[in-house]
Amino acid sequence: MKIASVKLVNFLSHEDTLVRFSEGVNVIVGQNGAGKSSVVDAILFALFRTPSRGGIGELLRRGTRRGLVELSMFEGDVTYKVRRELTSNNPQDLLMRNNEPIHRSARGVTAGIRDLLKVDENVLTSTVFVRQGRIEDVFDSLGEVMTFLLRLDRIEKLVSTNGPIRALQQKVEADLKIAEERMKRREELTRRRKDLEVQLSKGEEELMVSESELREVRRTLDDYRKKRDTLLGLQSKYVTLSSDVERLLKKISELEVELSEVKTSLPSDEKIEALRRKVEELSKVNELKLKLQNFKNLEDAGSTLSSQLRTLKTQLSNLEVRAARRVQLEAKARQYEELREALNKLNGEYMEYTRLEAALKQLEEKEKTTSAVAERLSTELESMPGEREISSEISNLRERESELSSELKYLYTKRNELKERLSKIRGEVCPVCGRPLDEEHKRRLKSEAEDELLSLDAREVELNDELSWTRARVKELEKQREKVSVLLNQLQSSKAELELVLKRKREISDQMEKLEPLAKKFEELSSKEKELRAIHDEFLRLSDSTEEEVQRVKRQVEALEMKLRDNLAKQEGLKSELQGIDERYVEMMERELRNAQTQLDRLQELKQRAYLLSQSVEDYRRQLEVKEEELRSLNYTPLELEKVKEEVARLEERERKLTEVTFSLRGQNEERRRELGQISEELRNLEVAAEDVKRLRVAYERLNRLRTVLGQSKLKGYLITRAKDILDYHLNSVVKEFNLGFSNFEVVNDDGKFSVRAYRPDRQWVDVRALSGGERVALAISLRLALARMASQEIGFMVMDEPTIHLDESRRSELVDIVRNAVSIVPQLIVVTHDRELETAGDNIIEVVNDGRSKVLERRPQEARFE
Ligand SMILES: Nc1ncnc2c1ncn2[C@@H]1O[C@H](COP(=O)(O)OP(=O)(O)OP(=O)(O)O)[C@@H](O)[C@H]1O
Repeated sequence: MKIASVKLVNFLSHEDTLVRFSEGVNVIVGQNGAGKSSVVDAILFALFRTPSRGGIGELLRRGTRRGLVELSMFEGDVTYKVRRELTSNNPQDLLMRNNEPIHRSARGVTAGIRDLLKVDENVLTSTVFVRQGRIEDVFDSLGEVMTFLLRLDRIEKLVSTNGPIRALQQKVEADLKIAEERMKRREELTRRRKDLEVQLSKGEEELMVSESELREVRRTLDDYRKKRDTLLGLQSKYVTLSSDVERLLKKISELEVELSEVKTSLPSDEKIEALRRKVEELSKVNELKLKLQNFKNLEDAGSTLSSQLRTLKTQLSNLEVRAARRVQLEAKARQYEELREALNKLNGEYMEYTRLEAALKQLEEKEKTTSAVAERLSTELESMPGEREISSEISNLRERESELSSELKYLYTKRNELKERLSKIRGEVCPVCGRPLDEEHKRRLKSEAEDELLSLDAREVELNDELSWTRARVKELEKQREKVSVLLNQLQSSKAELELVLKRKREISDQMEKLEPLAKKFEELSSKEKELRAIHDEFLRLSDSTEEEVQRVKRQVEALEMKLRDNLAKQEGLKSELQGIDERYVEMMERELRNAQTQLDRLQELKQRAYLLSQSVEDYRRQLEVKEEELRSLNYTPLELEKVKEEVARLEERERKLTEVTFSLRGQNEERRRELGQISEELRNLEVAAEDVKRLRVAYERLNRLRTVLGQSKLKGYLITRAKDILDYHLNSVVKEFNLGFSNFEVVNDDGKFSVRAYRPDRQWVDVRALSGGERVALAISLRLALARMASQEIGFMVMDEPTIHLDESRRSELVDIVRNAVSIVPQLIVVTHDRELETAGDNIIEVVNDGRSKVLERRPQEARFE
């Protein structure tokens, strides 16, 4: 496997750098800090996601948030590309073969690289990946690398008491125990199977016998059940018929008893006939009773007619008296009615007259009250000043009020002037001439002004007092004037009203004078009407007592008298018919008739009953015969049914027992068969137990031997010897290329401590520490390549970061040859150096510069063959 290129995006100082490699020696040159080692770091990060400088975060170019590395490799015609993201948070890493993704996760990509190179990161960095200044570390770490390569630590782990061999041995032991147990179980099961087979064949025989008996019993039981069911069907009919027969017999006997009782209590037919005739005879009493009742009714009607006749006669005599009185009153009653008519005619005028009389009375009252009011108002007005007088006083006061207001206004102006004057005096200037004032003058002027101000204040008080009095007086007078005016108005309206009343009075008196004779006439007629009213009222009360009415009542009296006569004649007729017969006799006869009739009815009822009973007896007898015939034809006896039932019960019990036995036998056999099946199954599973025991015993023995062999370090020693031989072989074949002047080299193992010896041609050896620096570097490179070959044939590159560091000048020039020669061992070399001397060994010179960000200046003596 060789490296074709590596791309660094935001990786350390690289923003976006593509570094292409060729076969042979690739030398990466540049100033310190140019970003050379970053390229190597990027390759290691791409392979194993190893952050060379602390964490992954440190690899991200400052100021950026995302970065990645892409490494392209090839093996023959197959290309591989690794893409790793510079993040530890779910990185989207990718490994592709011929541009086809084969792994898509960080872990998957690392595992894929391990498979491709056949080494892990430790082996790679201990062999072909040489970090800065660490080229000779291989001598010190040789033992470690060998142990790692041969996995010797794993052998120790393998044989330890906690190791996998012991664990496996324990497992085999446990399995063996189980296998032996299974053997024992197999023997037990074989014995049990034999027993079960014997039991099963016996059980099958018993079952056969039991089943055949059960079949037979069921057949018989079936027949008996059918028979029983038929008898049960007949039984219900039998029971119904029997009960019918019984019921009929009972009924017949009851009827016969009753019939004989009835017959016993019946007298002879002659006796019954005699009784019937007696009843017939006695029935005549009903006619007598009717006649008696008629007679009584006639008596009652006669007495009612007599009383009605009496009443009517009294009525007639009264009527005749009233009719005579009515004739007497008739003339005066007519006079009264004429008076009423005349009064009615005068009534309108008389009513008007009385109305006017009342109105006049009212007006007289009104005249009295209105004159009293007018008089009171006049007296009141006389005690008050006149309206004109009050008005002139008010106008005088108003004038005074305006004088006082003007004087006050003048007074205020005056006071303001005085105040002004006082302020001028305080300002030391004469208020009159404006010249400055001396003290004396000033005091005088001030006192004058102040005196004047005081008298003004006093006058102001006086004026204000008078002004308020004047205003109050004006208000008072205005009120008085208003009152006088109101009273005057009232007086006027009272006088007007009085005049109106007097006028109306005169008018009414005139009207009354005209109506007065009519009113007098009306009153005169009224008194006459009062005199005749009682007579007229009596005449009205007698209005129905006329001559026609007297005649009508007389006719009624005559008709009643006729009816009464007729009634009395009928009474006479019936009286002679009922001679000697009274109510008591009729009642006695009636009692006798009732008794005889009751007796006759009872006997006839009995006779009828006897007839009906003998009819019923005959009827029931016929029914009885039919039922008895049906019963005989049933051909059924309860005894037979009982016997069949007993047999069914016995057979059912037998069947139950046999079923139980059969069921239990079948169950037992089934259980045996199931157990046998299980045993056979288990035995089949246990068949291999014997072989297992054998195999496990052998395995246990072998593991024992293996632990002993491994425990005695035999294998470890053997492996180391074998590895040492191989390493010696590879080392000598690689180192040959460096022409170091030694005949051969040997890796020495001194109880796990490895060292390298260089043999001179004279077979003398020297320790590696005694060699020159260049020789040591060449040997270190050879040893690294030899180890790499041992570990893997797949690695076709070697990376060296600053191999010349710590070397002096002569050794550095030796390294040029070493590097050149190394190509014959490993086809691709990537060497990072700031040492321009090494450039001479390069097939492909890659110059890295840093002008704020690292980039590659390619100078290609040889074209890169792969991208
Ligand atoms: N996270 C980062 N972002 C950007 N630049 C970085 C970062 N970390 C380191 N550097 C710069 O990267 C450069 C180091 O790169 P590198 O070690 O590859 O240089 P070099 O050429 O190998 O130097 P030398 O020869 O001294 O070893 C330095 O200039 C350093 O300042």
